[in-house]
Amino acid sequence: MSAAAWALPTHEDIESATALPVIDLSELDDPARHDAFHQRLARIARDTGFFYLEGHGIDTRTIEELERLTRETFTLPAAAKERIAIRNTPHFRGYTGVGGEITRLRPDQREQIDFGEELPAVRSINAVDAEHPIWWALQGPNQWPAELPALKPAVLDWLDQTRSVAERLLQAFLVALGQSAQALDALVAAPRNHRFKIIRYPGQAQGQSDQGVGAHKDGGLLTLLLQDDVGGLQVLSSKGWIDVPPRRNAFVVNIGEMLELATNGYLRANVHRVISPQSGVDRYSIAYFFSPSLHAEEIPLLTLPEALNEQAQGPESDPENPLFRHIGTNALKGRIRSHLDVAERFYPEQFRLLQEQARAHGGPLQASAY
Ligand SMILES: O=C(O)CCC(=O)C(=O)O
Ligand SMILES: [Fe+2]
Repeated sequence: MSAAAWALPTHEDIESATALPVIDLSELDDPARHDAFHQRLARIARDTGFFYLEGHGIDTRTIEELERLTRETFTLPAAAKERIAIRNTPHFRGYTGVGGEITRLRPDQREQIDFGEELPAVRSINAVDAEHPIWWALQGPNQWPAELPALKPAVLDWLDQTRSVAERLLQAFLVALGQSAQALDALVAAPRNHRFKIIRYPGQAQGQSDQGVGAHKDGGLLTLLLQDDVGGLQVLSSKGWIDVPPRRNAFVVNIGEMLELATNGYLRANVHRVISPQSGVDRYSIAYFFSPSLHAEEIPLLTLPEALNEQAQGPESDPENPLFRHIGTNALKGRIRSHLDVAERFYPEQFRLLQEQARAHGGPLQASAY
C-alpha cells in the first residue's frame, strides 16, 4: 500500500463525501494556518453558508451530559412540562408541545423548551414607557423544570461556552470579509440576547405529517446546532434539498438573517428544515442562536471591500414576513409569529396587526420557526 493511502482524509475529501464542508476552529490558533483558514471560511460562507464546525474546544463530556439531560427533560410527565409552558410569561421562554408551533401554515411535529440569557425582566408587559418599548419584554428569566435541577447549571454553562465559540467564529467571519475582528462587538455586547433551545422530534405517526420543522431561515446572526445520530436535517442548495448528516461532536453552523442584513446580502441566511424520523425513533437536537443585543437598536451595514460589495445583492425580504433592521422590532416579530398563543395573551396589539397583514395577503397567519 502506498503511503498516500494511509493519509488522513483532507477536508475536501470529507466535503465530497458529505457535500458539506468541515471547518476546524482550532486552526485559528495556528499562525501558519490562520490566513488559509480565513480564506476558506470566506469561500464557504459565500458558497454554502452551512458547514460543520470542529475544533471548537467544548469537551465531549459536556456535550454528552447536555444531550443526556435533554433526553431526560422530555421524559418528564406532561404536567411538569406544562408547568413551564411558554405561554406563562411574555419572554418566550419555556415549553411548547408537539404541534404548538406553526411553520409555513403547518404545525411542526416537535416539542421544545426555549431558553435565553438568564436576565431579569426589564419592564412590566403592561407598562410600556419611552425608555422601554414593548420589545424589551423579550428579556426576562427562564423557566426551569423543578423536577430536574441539573438542567439549569448545564444550560447556563452551555450558553457561556457556546457564546465564546460563536464570538470567535463571528470575528473570523468579519476578518474573512475584510473587516476588523471587533467590528460587531457592540452588536453582541451585554446585556445579551442569545437564545437556545432543546428539541425532541417524535417518530412520524402513521399517516401523519413528516414536518419536524418546516422550511425556514434562522433570525439571528449565526446558529450553532448539535444533532444526535438520527438525521433528518436538510438545507436548501442550488441543487435542491441536501441532507446534513450527523457528525459526532461537530456543530452544524448556519448563517442567520441578521448577518445577511449586516452584509447587505453578500452572505445569505440558509433555508433549512427537518424531516421527522421514522416511526418509533425520536430525534434530539440542541440549537444555539447567537443573536444581536436588543440595546444595539439597529443592525449596522458593514462596508465591504469593493470586490465583495459588487456581489452583494441586498438582503432578501419576504413581503409576507418582512425583515426589519431594528433589532427589537424584528426579534419580537419573529417570536410572535412562532408562538401565537404567547402573542395573543401578551401582545394583543401586535397579534391583531399580524392577523390584519395575513388577511391583506389573502391567507391565514404565517408563522416562522425561529
Ligand atoms: O433540529 C434541527 O436540526 C434544526 C432546528 C432548527 O432549524 C431550528 O430550530 O431553527
Ligand atoms: Fe433553524
